[in-house]
Amino acid sequence: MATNNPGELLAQLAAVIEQRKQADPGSSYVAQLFAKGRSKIAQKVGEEGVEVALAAVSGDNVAIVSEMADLWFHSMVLLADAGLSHQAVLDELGERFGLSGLEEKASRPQSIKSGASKTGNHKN
Ligand SMILES: N=c1c2ncn([C@@H]3O[C@H](COP(=O)(O)OP(=O)(O)OP(=O)(O)O)[C@@H](O)[C@H]3O)c2ncn1[C@@H]1O[C@H](COP(=O)(O)O)[C@@H](O)[C@H]1O
Repeated sequence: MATNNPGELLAQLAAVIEQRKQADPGSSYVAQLFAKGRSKIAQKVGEEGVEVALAAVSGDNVAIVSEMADLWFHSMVLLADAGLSHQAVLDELGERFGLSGLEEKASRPQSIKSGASKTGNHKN
């Protein structure tokens, strides 16, 4: 039974995904993804991102939620494959909280603003 607490839910899902590194690909979709490797996992993240975008322009809110869930789930698998925790992403969002995207962008060195580097905090 899944918890109603968002942080706990992500932690529970991360734990299941981690367990699937040892599971039989014949009985687990996540194990199949791990067996296929990083390129397949990255491909799924890309596909789900596009599906979120398509749902957004179609104006279908039910589809946006469903596709976003697919995107978050596959992103969790990607994090696990990379040996990273979802907590690192939450920490990053926490650090950015309250920092205006416009102010952050304006404070970047000119080389980053012009697109010469992709190492800025916010990527938009
Ligand atoms: N949250 C999810 C989840 N969301 C989406 N999916 C699956 O992600 C897949 C991708 O959806 P697509 O429509 O793109 O599928 P597809 O066209 O068959 O994909 P491809 O064959 O093209 O790769 C589908 O098979 C979905 O069922 C998920 N599969 C698993 N989980 C969680 O992961 C846990 C472990 O899953 P298993 O490893 O399968 O036991 C589950 O208990 C869930 O909590």
